[in-house]
Amino acid sequence: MRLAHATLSRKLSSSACINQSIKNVVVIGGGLMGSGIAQVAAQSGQNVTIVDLDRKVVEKAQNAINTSLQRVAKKLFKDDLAKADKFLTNSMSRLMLSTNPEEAVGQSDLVVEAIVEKLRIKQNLFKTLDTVAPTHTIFASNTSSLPIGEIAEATQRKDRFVGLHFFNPVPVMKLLEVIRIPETSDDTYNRVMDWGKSVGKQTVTCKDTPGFIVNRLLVPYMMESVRLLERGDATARDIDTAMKLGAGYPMGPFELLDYVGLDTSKFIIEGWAEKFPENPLFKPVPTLNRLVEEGKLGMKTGEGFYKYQKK
Ligand SMILES: CCCCCCCCCCCCC[C@H](O)CC(=O)SCCNC(=O)CCNC(=O)[C@H](O)C(C)(C)COP(=O)(O)OP(=O)(O)OC[C@H]1O[C@@H](n2cnc3c(N)ncnc32)[C@H](O)[C@@H]1OP(=O)(O)O
Ligand SMILES: NC(=O)c1ccc[n+]([C@@H]2O[C@H](COP(=O)([O-])OP(=O)(O)OC[C@H]3O[C@@H](n4cnc5c(N)ncnc54)[C@H](O)[C@@H]3O)[C@@H](O)[C@H]2O)c1
Repeated sequence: MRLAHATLSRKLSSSACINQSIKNVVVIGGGLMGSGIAQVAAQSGQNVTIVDLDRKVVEKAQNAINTSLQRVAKKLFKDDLAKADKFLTNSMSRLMLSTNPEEAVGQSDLVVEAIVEKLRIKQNLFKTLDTVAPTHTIFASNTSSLPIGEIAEATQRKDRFVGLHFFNPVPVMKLLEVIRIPETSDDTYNRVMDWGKSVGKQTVTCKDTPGFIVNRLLVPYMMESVRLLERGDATARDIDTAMKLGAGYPMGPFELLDYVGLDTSKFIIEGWAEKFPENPLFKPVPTLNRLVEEGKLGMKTGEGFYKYQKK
């Protein structure tokens, strides 16, 4: 056990040294994903500014990061409370909060966008940031489903644009998909690959193809799950139990949908339905639409397919 912790801490400190070219990171969007991305960068020794629309949201993100860092610190420094405390304090001290994206990107080396899954909104954000961010700054989107090339269209820096697709919960999930568009320069690609390692992730590379790797395979599975439910063939609970115990998944599809957020899931499906109207996979999902209309967005609102205790 002691050895495992020593190895983990060594990995963390050596990974923090890999990437010297990216020291100042700005994460736009302080929701589920933005807070996780900001956390892994801060705990890896980088200066991070987290930006959202209002002060309450960034403060909520800061609290979520603090709670999550405590879990990480406990695991890394189980036998050494002083080191755990230092890790927490140092990581939190690297985190800044902002509600002004244009000001925040002024000193950035990397901007990672993790805002709502809507093409126009992402394009508008990047269009504005492109005029104020330093020339060397790399722009990245954490989109689950939108074409990186179409988001990058809003900027004059396609050579410094990539997709960086993290997985939820970011502090736990080991994978980072790096999406290259044809214009992405080798230098940009190499720097973000190094950066991904510096924040402790295993990187895989994918072209700018719908769903990249994971969601190309995951979304049809999720869609089939909801069709099974809507046909009345099985309950959500039994489908979840079946996939956990029969396929070894850590969460069933409905637990995962609640975890991801039903609003985000709806945006993903609507975006693809618009782009691929002939594909029956993306036909409207009445159950999903009803839950979102009722404000039941999953764990984050306390109810989705299941009910949760509010934190
Ligand atoms: C109606 C619908 C129509 C269909 C629509 C389809 C829509 C599209 C859907 C696709 C969406 C794609 C979204 C995105 O683009 C891609 C994704 O991110 S997909 C999601 C990927 N994630 C998963 O699959 C998560 C699977 N779940 C798990 O791995 C685990 O359940 C869990 C979340 C890690 C929790 O594990 P548990 O064992 O249940 O809980 P514990 O609390 O004991 O945690 C275990 C372990 O992890 C540590 N930990 C957990 N959370 C955090 C955290 N936030 N920060 C830090 N650490 C954390 C915890 O401390 C434990 O550590 P240990 O004690 O074991 O050392
Ligand atoms: N939820 C997941 O499991 C998951 C996994 C991987 C990728 N993603 C992607 O990450 C992105 C964010 O998803 P999320 O789940 O964190 O969403 P979320 O709803 O939890 O958070 C989005 C945040 O963005 C903020 N925001 C919206 N517009 C903004 C703007 N113009 N400027 C600044 N902040 C703004 C919102 O206030 C909100 O706090 C989406 O593109 C999503 O597809 C989500």
